[in-house]
Amino acid sequence: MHPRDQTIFALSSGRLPSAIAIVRLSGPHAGAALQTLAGKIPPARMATRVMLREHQGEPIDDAVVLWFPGPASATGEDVVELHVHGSRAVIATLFSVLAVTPQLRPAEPGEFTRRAFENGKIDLTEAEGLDDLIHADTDRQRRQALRQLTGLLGDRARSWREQIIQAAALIEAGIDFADEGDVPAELIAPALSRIERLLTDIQSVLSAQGRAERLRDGLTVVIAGPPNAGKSTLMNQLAQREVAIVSPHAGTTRDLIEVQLDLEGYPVTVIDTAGIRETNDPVEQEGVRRARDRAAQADLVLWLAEDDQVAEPQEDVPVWLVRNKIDLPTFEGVGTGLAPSESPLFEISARSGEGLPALLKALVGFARDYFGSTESGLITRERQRTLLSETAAALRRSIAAVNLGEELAAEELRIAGLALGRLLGRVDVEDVLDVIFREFCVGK
Ligand SMILES: Nc1nc2c(ncn2[C@@H]2O[C@H](COP(=O)(O)OP(=O)(O)OP(=O)(O)O)[C@@H](O)[C@H]2O)c(=O)[nH]1
Ligand SMILES: [K+]
Ligand SMILES: [Mg+2]
Repeated sequence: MHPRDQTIFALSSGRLPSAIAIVRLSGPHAGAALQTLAGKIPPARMATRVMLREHQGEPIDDAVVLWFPGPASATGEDVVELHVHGSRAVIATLFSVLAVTPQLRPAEPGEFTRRAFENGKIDLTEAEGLDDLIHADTDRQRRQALRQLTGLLGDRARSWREQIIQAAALIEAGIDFADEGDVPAELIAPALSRIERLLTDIQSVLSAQGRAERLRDGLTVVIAGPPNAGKSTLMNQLAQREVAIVSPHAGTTRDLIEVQLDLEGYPVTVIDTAGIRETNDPVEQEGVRRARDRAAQADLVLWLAEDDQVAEPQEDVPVWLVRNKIDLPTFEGVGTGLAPSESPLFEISARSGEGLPALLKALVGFARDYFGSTESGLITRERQRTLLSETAAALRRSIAAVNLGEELAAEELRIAGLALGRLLGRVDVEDVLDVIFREFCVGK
């Protein structure tokens, strides 16, 4: 039996227990399963209250159910939604009944979305947008994912593909037309200008892409510095909870500790590290190694120091010197002048919070520069970027080939069209599909 002939079910809402849980079914036997559970098929797309029952008639739960006959459903198949009380016992009973219902089986991760894609309900860029939307932590990420989900990239790619086909048609018409001698310039010129316009368009989308991809992945800020500088104290302040152990004992933090922050909509990962110093303790040595390693990969290092300590320079990573413990009477202050003149300098008390607003404001500014204006960013994934780059390269080759031979130019256009087809998931992408849909959660 083809996997699509099976009817799948999964919990599509969040962690139990919860007030309400939604179990979704999709496939040719969804209706029969609903009939068995509810004793009837309610009117399509109308929330209907029913008592769900086991096969022997024992009640399972007082539920609200929805019946979406295909193809006008999210997956394009017959879909049932069961809104039940979100207790583990209700779900366990319901699942045990569904599991023994013929032709039904639990869904694989992403299988609902995969079916929607395979039934032509969404293209691949929209599926990726859906995945991003589910995993969006901040408002900006949500807006970006939504743009992708509503098919902005897909729409552009479809229109590019049409223009490529038109240009190819012009060139091919020329080839047929002029079987002896050259293709008339009247046919080549409009095709060429079409391709050039297209290339400019794709290149501008490509150059705006880095930012959108970054927004998806977030910005990494590493707090580093000597032991006892107050790194973990600052970490807890930024996280606004006690994520890291603070103690007067130098060498407290050994592992990397991460928190995700939403800085005015920008996703920022802050990482607390072990204090950097020479030590004979092998565990602490490993901590110091990890700290240095992580700092080298960061987008920004906050070098926390006491008083006149200087920052360890980083290759390719900006470092801000942050002098902590300004509340101590022994604090000397700015006068020591040991910060490298070009790098920003902050003075804070991680304990009292003094100076933190200025540091936070600077971090938001850094994030804003880093992410840039992402409103124009259409590309959010490596896969999309690679395929668009391939399209652009083929277009460039086809422009270059026009004078060498029209067949060559037409062949390059075909390659460009194929790359766009892959972007939309309409061409030989089985292997890609497995990778993409595996990342989804069960029930999606
Ligand atoms: N007075 C004062 N004490 C602070 C401040 N920040 C941290 N401390 C104290 O300094 C000590 C070390 O703080 P931690 O946050 O553990 O320092 P750390 O840099 O994480 O230390 P390691 O993990 O051991 O490298 C603790 O006793 C803190 O209470 C501050 O702004 N003012
Ligand atoms: K400490
Ligand atoms: Mg610490």
